[in-house]
Amino acid sequence: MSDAIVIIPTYNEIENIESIIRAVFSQQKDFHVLVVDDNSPDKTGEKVKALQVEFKDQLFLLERKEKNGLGVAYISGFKWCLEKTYQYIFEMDADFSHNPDDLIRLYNACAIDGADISVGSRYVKGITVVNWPMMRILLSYGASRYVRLITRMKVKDSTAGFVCYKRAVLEAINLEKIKFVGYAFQIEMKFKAHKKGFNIVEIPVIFKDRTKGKSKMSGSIISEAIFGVISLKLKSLFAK
Ligand SMILES: Nc1nc2c(ncn2[C@@H]2O[C@H](COP(=O)(O)OP(=O)(O)O[C@H]3O[C@H](CO)[C@@H](O)[C@H](O)[C@@H]3O)[C@@H](O)[C@H]2O)c(=O)[nH]1
Repeated sequence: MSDAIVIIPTYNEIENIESIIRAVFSQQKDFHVLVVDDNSPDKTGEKVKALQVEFKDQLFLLERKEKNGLGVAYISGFKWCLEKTYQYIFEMDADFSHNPDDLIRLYNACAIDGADISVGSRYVKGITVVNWPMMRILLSYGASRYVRLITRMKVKDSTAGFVCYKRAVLEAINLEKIKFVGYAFQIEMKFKAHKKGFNIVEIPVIFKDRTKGKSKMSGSIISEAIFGVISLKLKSLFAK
């Protein structure tokens, strides 16, 4: 039994799913993988099922009926992992924008160096993003500055989706009360962990834009993040 599992949320990732799973299983450390698929029309889930024959005790699939957003998919993944004995629970995209070779660096930050959460961060050493359109960089970097200004969190890459959580963090956060369904979910999780006093450490990584498949970014995801951060901050003030 491994102590670490990587949750990979998927919606139409047929072109990436097999290679990303193999890349995780080729690491020196024995990571498990949980794919949370939202009934992808391109049959990503079927591909995972076929791979489960080969990776029987390491690869798991959580099938959801419909696409309800990244946050909702991750929450169901977290709950699944908390029912097992995993101590380190990761978030990672399916599309290789996060390098699976960095998993061990995030793991060591928590398992050896004492972080409660380690974040694969694009903004600790300048802006380490490759091939993203300038508009996406400005949006993402602008969002991270905006979040810091409003929330006073020190985390530089609050929207990052490459994260290792110690089990205790996910147990301490009330997952039923996570409000955001899109990428703002990433901000909400970090903010709630920060408010609870958990130690969040950023590990510099290089984020590469996907070469296969399409991003699921949309206007509603952006507006949820803009207004959501203000509501998070206000709620935390009234909660005092
Ligand atoms: N199950 C499920 N998976 C989803 C959904 N939306 C996106 N995903 C999956 O979540 C991962 C990231 O989605 P992308 O659409 O590739 O994200 P991106 O535009 O590259 O956005 C990146 O930047 C965001 C903002 O900084 C990050 O928040 C995000 O995690 C990611 O790193 C992919 O594996 C994708 O299939 C959904 O509704 N349901």
